[in-house]
Amino acid sequence: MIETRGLSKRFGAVTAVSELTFTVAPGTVTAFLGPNGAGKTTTMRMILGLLTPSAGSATINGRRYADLRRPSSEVGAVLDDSGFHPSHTAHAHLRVYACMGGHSRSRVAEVMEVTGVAAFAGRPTRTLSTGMRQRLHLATALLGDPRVLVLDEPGNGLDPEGIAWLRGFLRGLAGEGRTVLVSSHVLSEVEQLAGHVVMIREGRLVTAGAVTGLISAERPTLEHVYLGLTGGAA
Ligand SMILES: Nc1ncnc2c1ncn2[C@@H]1O[C@H](COP(=O)(O)OP(=O)(O)OP(=O)(O)O)[C@@H](O)[C@H]1O
Repeated sequence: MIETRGLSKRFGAVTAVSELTFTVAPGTVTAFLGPNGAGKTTTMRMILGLLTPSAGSATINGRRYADLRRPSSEVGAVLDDSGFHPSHTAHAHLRVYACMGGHSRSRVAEVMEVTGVAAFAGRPTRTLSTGMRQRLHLATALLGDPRVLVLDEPGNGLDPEGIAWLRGFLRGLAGEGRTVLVSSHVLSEVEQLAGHVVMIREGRLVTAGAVTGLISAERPTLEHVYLGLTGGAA
């Protein structure tokens, strides 16, 4: 479970996130939607303790990130495409992160298998395609077998086959009772992926709820809902 209460972040004169209150429940994928610059990444970074809120709070299973006992076993994150040592192989990268998080070698093998990283485990990370890098980020996030996942546009750079795989994979993780928050701009994808959505615009909550409750005869797709509520393009 992820909860934000009155969460706000100002960068000088810019209010990136303003009094944002929402809950992300386990058992279904929750899509985090909003136009460019709406504050999605800033919110995710506050949930993950990478930015200090100007006001309000964000908690994971009832605790602020800084108060989690074993963070990598409680929450896994894919944020931006960084953090790979260029000459480390994908396997070595996972071994290093497993070591830092206190996770076993057998767990490294498991995450490589389930994410497809096993197919390119011996290649230096500098030679990996964008889609391969996304899979490696996901594998890294899963090392601690966390119950909560925070993923910022994890489908970026994946080909159609990869996107279909990711959809099934994330739904499977949520189906195991995990909490999965995913930001995305691809609304057709989100519709097939998410059971819930949280929509923001200019740092403020626009709506949150089950996809089935938001879609209606008047607004038959998530795109209609989104464009009607945010007044902008995805
Ligand atoms: N470090 C920073 N310093 C100043 N302003 C920032 C900083 N980080 C983000 N912002 C501003 O905060 C606002 C929200 O940005 P954020 O990256 O959270 O949006 P986003 O919804 O993730 O956008 P996108 O969909 O384009 O990734 C933007 O106006 C952005 O310019």
